[in-house]
Amino acid sequence: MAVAYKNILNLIGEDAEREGLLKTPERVAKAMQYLTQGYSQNAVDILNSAKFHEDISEMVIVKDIELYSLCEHHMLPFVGKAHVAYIPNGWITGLSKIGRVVDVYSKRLQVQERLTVQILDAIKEALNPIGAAVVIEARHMCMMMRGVSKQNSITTTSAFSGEFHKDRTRSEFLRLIRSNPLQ
Ligand SMILES: Nc1nc2c(ncn2[C@@H]2O[C@H](COP(=O)(O)OP(=O)(O)OP(=O)(O)O)[C@@H](O)[C@H]2O)c(=O)[nH]1
Ligand SMILES: [Zn+2]
Repeated sequence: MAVAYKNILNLIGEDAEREGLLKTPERVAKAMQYLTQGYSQNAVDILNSAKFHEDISEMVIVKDIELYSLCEHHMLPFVGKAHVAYIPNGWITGLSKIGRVVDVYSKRLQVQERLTVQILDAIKEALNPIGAAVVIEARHMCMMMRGVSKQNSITTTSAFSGEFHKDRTRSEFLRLIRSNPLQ
């Protein structure tokens, strides 16, 4: 990858041999490897690694999970928050694992819609919940730094399963992700 980035430096008109850029191809390669490490990680395994039996069937929400991903069209970042909920059906997972699952799928080339559904599907597969819900709100650098140049637009995507198809459950989830309980 570093060789390819050295070529790219030359192709954009830079001098890849100048002092400040000597280590850049390797740095960028490392950064890109980190930003795409999700390809070698398995979200369902992560959820299963801290899965506990509990007879609880009330909604669990982990909200405001920060998210950094790369859009697959321009390989530019999109940045925002994920809100994830599920209603257990005999099994709960470690709370941190929800954030890890968001990272597994964020650290790939993505479209926001697919990212949203992949998070939902992993939770469905690992926990077989009564319902699950994912909302992602993000700003896309490809719409800000270039192209249409819209600085303030926010894209919201959602995916719901099971009980969250019911108005009442979905409304409760949406109300709770809008609230600021610790303020
Ligand atoms: N649906 C979806 N579209 C995305 C996402 N990220 C970027 N895009 C869009 O992907 C589209 C690619 O469109 P193209 O017309 O092939 O590319 P382009 O000529 O660079 O388009 P512009 O961005 O409009 O200049 C653009 O409309 C982007 O805004 C995403 O997560 N979901
Ligand atoms: Zn893009």
